[in-house]
Amino acid sequence: MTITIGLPSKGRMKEEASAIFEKAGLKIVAVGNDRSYRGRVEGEDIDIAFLSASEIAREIGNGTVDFGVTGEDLVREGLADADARVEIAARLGFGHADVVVAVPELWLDVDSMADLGDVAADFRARHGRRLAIATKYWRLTQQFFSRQHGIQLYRIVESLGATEGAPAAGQADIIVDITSTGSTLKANHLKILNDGVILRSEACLVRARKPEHEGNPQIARIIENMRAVLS
Ligand SMILES: Nc1ncnc2c1ncn2[C@@H]1O[C@H](COP(=O)(O)OP(=O)(O)OP(=O)(O)O)[C@@H](O)[C@H]1O
Ligand SMILES: O=P(O)(O)OC[C@H]1O[C@H](OP(=O)(O)OP(=O)(O)O)[C@H](O)[C@@H]1O
Repeated sequence: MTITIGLPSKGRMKEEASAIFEKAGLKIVAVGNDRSYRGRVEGEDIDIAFLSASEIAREIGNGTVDFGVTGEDLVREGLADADARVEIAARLGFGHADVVVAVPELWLDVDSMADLGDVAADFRARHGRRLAIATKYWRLTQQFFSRQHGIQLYRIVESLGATEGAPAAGQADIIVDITSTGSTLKANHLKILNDGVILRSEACLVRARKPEHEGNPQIARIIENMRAVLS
């Protein structure tokens, strides 16, 4: 069986994702010219599909690729029931970022999700509308607010970028977004709630759960080789 692996074609994970495969003894060679989005692993029956990080999460979820390298945040945001559909086979030690709930620094009385729950409960009475959360992580936001913290009174404003600017621009009251150094939050006068880390994400080797993987030695070897370079 030909195995297909999805690797980032661009963006912050591209170089490290390909490098870690080489370290694991899986040397990637281009198929066609430089602009081609297909590759192969030298000497193996393995195809490489170069895709964007969020497409990789989707393609592992629907089983179009057998493995992919992408952020856990994109897997959990992109797929309903992620754990049933995919396995995080290895955490790769790069691409670290946290998905967090952040509120304006000026909200001096709001430091926890419980405080935010109180704000959300009063919001309509005080402001005539629901608390608005800007995010591109709507699934993670709903799970965290509604299921984990029992906060139901809010509205999600879908953001396509520059999410940290939404409160100052009056588009939303608070945000859920990714942060690594914290400098974008700081520059936009936002603070992370003390129990507001939804997910600590990093780049992962993710496997589609497919019946034909059971007992397949090539699948087991790819995982073993990758884990070996990490330890
Ligand atoms: N500082 C950061 N900001 C945003 N994402 C980060 C950061 N550090 C690591 N990541 C991770 O990088 C991944 C997103 O990578 P990237 O931004 O390259 O994707 P992308 O190419 O923009 O994907 P798409 O174009 O499909 O949105 C996510 O898994 C995210 O957690
Ligand atoms: O905590 P920090 O180190 O400041 O990083 C976090 C920021 O970096 C990313 O944006 P980026 O500028 O990469 O653009 P993007 O929206 O295309 O990801 C992300 O969306 C945050 O805004």
